[in-house]
Amino acid sequence: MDSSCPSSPSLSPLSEDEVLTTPISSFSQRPLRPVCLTVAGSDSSGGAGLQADLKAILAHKVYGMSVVTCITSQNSTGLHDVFPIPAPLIEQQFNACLADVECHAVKIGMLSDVDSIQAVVRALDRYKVKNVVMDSVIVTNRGNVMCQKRALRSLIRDLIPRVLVFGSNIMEACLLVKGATGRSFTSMRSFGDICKLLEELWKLGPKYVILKGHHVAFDNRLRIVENASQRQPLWTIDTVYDGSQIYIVHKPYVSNYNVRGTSCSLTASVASNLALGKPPLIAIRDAISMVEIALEHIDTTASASNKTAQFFFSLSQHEFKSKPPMHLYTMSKCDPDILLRPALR
Ligand SMILES: Cc1ncc(COP(=O)(O)O)c(N)n1
Repeated sequence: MDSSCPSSPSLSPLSEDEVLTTPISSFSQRPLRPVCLTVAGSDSSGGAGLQADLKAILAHKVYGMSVVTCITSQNSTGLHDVFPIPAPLIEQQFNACLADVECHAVKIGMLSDVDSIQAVVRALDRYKVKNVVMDSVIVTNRGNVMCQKRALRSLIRDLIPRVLVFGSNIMEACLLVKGATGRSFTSMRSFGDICKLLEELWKLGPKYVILKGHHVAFDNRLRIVENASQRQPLWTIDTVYDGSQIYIVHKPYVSNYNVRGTSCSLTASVASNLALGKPPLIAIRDAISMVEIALEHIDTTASASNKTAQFFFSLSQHEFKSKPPMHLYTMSKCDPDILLRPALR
């Protein structure tokens, strides 16, 4: 038997046709930017979690890195199991990414227990991370509880105050505000009540908060409609607050809202836009617009609810004709029943 090493294949020089117009060496010498890190749970089916985040990040032409915080088994039929990653391994992943590569924004998603939250807090402080965007993954659109009850206190006290942009759905916002202040928002009737919730959420510490309103229907006078029938025009409203001004995006209400991965894609898009150097409000407006385009492209009643992530996947594959971003309207705090002038055209 011939025990000598197999000879290495001979590397013939590239032919004239094969030579790239831009030499690879010139790519590798450029600093890697922009870069965005997602700190999130794994959804192996690719519709939510870090797999959805990385699709959105790539669709913005931003380089994505990831810290896995837990492994979930889920798909379009439901969430089946969750396995948290040990805290030291979460920190080591942070070290592996941030000690090596300059990172321009971090998106935080699912953190299921106190140990993972504390590991993330330590890493954010160690690396003095600035553009932190957080999606409060506490209860998903479909009602799955993703975060242990006793971890809420740690989220409120230690993590949320370190965040620049914080995104939440109305149910999660109520839980957080109740956990922080004891105040419950059980009987919300009007848009004014939503604004109060938004302001309470902002007081938890982020510079910007986004309250996603998919599940709440408003009539033309911005009253909450409990039994939404499609006989009257109904709206859903996403609300943004920066501590002085409330901004809103309104769009027609869709019943049977059954899409997952929208909040993951939204916050990963905000983080990507920040990594690209956009100011926070523009980053938020453009991300909301992008997710709306995704929702327009899909059948929201379909049971295969991975379609937000699928849209961002196709965005990274094809050039889409860009649409103008949606308007963020400013809203007078003293008169929340009247929509005012469009802002940020
Ligand atoms: C691992 C993981 N992270 C986050 C979500 C939230 O998904 P949604 O955007 O539907 O609220 C999820 N379902 N799974």
